[in-house]
Amino acid sequence: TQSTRPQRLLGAVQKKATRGNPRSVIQTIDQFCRQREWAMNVGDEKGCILDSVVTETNPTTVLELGTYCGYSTVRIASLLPPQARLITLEFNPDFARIARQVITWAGVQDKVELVEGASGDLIPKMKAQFGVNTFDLVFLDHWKDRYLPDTKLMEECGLLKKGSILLADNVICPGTPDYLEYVRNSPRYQSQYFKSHLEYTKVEDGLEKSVFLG
Ligand SMILES: O=C(NCc1cccc(CNc2ccc3[nH]ncc3c2)c1)c1cc(-c2ccc(F)cc2)cc(O)c1O
Ligand SMILES: [Mg+2]
Repeated sequence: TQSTRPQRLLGAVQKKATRGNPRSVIQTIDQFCRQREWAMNVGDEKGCILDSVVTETNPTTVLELGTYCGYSTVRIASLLPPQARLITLEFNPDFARIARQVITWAGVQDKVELVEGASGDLIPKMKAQFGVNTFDLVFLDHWKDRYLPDTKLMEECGLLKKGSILLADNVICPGTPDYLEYVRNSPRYQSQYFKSHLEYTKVEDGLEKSVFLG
């Protein structure tokens, strides 16, 4: 039977990346996506912006919406201090299965909890079921029409505190117009656009960083 793109991406990681070395896993996936097959990882260019936001936030509790193959999960987890935790939500079971193996190959599994399910169902359970108080950083990279409803849901569930950071991928391509309008016009957020390119292409895209003001 035919393999899927995530399966081929995992194969490249297991063949070429050094086990236990997150940077090697990231480099292997970027090389695979540039030389073999495009895939919707945040990529190396936007990934550097993600890295700088993670390091300057120095978060203890991170939420990622949309794991896919675990590329940004590994990028974030590899920068977290020892006690910090990353919860990543993935709706697609095939993606989740691949991501678990990529995360383990990179050796960051102890910092990561991958939960299968939809953000809309899981966000309301974060406090009771996952022992979360608030998130210091949220990376939004799932269905683009879920960015806004999920942000409002996180506000309603008291999961954001003064200073919490939302970092959203793809605000230009594919685009998240309703989310952008909200975070850029709401008095509850201070937003900043980081211009970049769609992963592995010359097409414009960017990340929007929004600080929750409480
Ligand atoms: O659409 C995108 N990513 C989201 C996505 C997409 C498919 C499946 C899932 C299933 N995972 C999922 C769903 C719902 C969920 N709820 N809670 C968790 C959760 C998890 C997620 C995307 C597209 C492009 C892109 C494509 C084509 C093109 F030409 C230009 C650009 C580039 C990106 O960087 C992208 O991130
Ligand atoms: Mg994306």
